Amino acid sequence: MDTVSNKKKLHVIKIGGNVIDNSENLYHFLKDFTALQGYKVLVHGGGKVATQMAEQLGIESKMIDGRRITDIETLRVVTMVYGGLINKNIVAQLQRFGTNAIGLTGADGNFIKAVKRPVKTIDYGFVGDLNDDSVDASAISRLLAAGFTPVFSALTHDGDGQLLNTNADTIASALAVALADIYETTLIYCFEKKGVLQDINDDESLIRDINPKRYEELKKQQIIHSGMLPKLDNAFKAISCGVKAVVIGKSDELGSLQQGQPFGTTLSN
Ligand SMILES: Nc1ncnc2c1ncn2[C@@H]1O[C@H](COP(=O)(O)OP(=O)(O)O)[C@@H](O)[C@H]1O
Ligand SMILES: CC(=O)N[C@@H](CCC(=O)OP(=O)(O)O)C(=O)O
Repeated sequence: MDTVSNKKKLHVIKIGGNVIDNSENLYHFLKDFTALQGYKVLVHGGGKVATQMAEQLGIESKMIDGRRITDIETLRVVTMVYGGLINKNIVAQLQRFGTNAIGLTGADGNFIKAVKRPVKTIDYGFVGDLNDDSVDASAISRLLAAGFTPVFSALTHDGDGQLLNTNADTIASALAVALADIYETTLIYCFEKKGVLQDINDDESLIRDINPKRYEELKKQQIIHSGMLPKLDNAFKAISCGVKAVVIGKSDELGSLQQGQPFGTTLSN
């Protein structure tokens, strides 16, 4: 028998760099985000904009397995781009739509503490990894209760004065897991495609549901690759750690969710 949860509903929603880079798509997404009822937390990436900005400053961008090698110069760029340019633009736009957004890095309020990735074969530089104690969920819940909508950028800190660059998908998953103790939490990854596709070039080939067994098959067939792999790894981890549902879908279709219509790819155990 299903037990009825007394917890309040919360959506943790992440938007990626391709949406942020397109002002029209971002506008529609933020409008739909505002229309979504209940408690909300937004997490944004912006890797694409950071790469463009670094190039303009003559700094080469190096990525390994989807993670940015973050030397001190690159850390300065991502701090400006994620913590400043993108975060404050999103907050200002959300205010226009009536969402009382508050823009944050993990250092603000000590909400997300990370550990600098240890050097093994690769030195990622100032990249932060999260652990089970990284997120202060009760502090975030106080912000939500006070009527604010937190907007997190892809920056964390080590508690010792050092900002760290942390993948935004990972931040969204860690926030959802930590907040699932307090809220009935749904994690939504929004990007530029309709969801996980059978054929990456055919937007109509949407796969509606994926469980771990199907995920293994799709990986073997190389139907799922590149940036989608860490996204789904984070997503399945979130489900196994108490998050009620994880959905991956197109940013400009988020409104479907509010209208109770099908949206994107749903992951299940
Ligand atoms: N089967 C698939 N369906 C959809 N996208 C896929 C698939 N396999 C790989 N991808 C890739 O994953 C990317 C999304 O991951 P990522 O670049 O990390 O997104 P984000 O914009 O959220 O940062 C897509 O742009 C696409 O190129
Ligand atoms: C360590 C690391 O790789 N951090 C990411 C953070 C931004 C991000 O995740 O942006 P998207 O969601 O747009 O890809 C980066 O700098 O690219």
